[in-house]
Amino acid sequence: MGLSSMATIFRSIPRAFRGYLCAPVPLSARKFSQLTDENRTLAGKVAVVTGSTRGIGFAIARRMARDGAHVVISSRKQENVKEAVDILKEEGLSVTGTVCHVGKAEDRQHLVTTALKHSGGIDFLVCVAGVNPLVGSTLAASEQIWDKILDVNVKSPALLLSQVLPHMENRGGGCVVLVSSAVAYLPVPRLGVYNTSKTALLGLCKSLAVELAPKGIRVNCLAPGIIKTDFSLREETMPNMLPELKKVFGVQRLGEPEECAGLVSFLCSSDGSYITGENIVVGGFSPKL
Ligand SMILES: NC(=O)C1=CN([C@@H]2O[C@H](COP(=O)(O)OP(=O)(O)OC[C@H]3O[C@@H](n4cnc5c(N)ncnc54)[C@H](OP(=O)(O)O)[C@@H]3O)[C@@H](O)[C@H]2O)C=CC1
Ligand SMILES: O=C1Nc2ccccc2C1=O
Repeated sequence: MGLSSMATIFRSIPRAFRGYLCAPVPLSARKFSQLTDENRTLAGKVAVVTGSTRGIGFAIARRMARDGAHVVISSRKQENVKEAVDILKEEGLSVTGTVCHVGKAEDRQHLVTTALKHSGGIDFLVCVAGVNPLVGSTLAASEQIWDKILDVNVKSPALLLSQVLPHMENRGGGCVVLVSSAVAYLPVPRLGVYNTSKTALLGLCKSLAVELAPKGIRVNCLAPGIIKTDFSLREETMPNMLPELKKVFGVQRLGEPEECAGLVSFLCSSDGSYITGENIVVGGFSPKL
């Protein structure tokens, strides 16, 4: 029996009884049944997630796909894109992927074109990609360092959104989530340029929320504390702050990428439909008022 006829039979069974089918049904059919559940919170929607081949971005992409969205995965390296897409497809999730270095205009355009080609529209944009090439004095930072951090962390989400905007308008609205950091509120010593870029994102979130509200597009921003990823475990991108955060704020542990993902899915869902311009800390403790 083909997958489509199995799906038709599955849909003809009352929803309350479908759970009983799980054990005896072959894996391929169970995967297909996951894909056809139109009741999931993001069903029928298309999400573009930058910096989504590992860490926080990957967890967000996986969660949005599990919640029913088609997700377009992206990052700088083709091998990372392939690996992430393969993992998520193996889980039965609806994803495609393409290379996109968010600091490159042609890559941003290609990301939008790919999303439209595979999915016919864009409802959500989640801007996760961010860099920190400097742990050191703010005033000793070179112009090149300033340009790189501000280009990737601050300018690229706005420039990418400008390319996505007409397509969200075509869908009658949309939702954007930026990824800042708790350092936006509580600057970490020797991360001055990065701190500054993340504080700028809070302002970008507010400005875009006001500008895009008349178009039915909401813009919110996630500000993670220390989350267990390659980025936070490398001393050259992020000095270990946990002992200090423990002492001062009672933060007991590092966060998991999955602890950021549900919030993004919530913000994009209809449950978040009256929330825009909000900056939300996910950090074990929030230093903001
Ligand atoms: N981890 C933490 O504790 C915190 C992280 N954040 C922020 O969360 C975001 C994600 O961090 P995290 O998950 O920890 O990082 P990771 O290093 O785990 O993952 C980074 C992801 O972004 C991709 N990437 C890196 N640079 C670019 C680029 N220029 N264009 C497109 N993709 C890129 C990487 O893939 P590839 O190498 O293939 O490009 C990878 O998929 C960042 O914005 C960071 O500032 C904020 C607060 C705390
Ligand atoms: O790079 C970072 N260092 C941090 C330390 C504490 C909380 C967030 C962060 C970052 O985003």
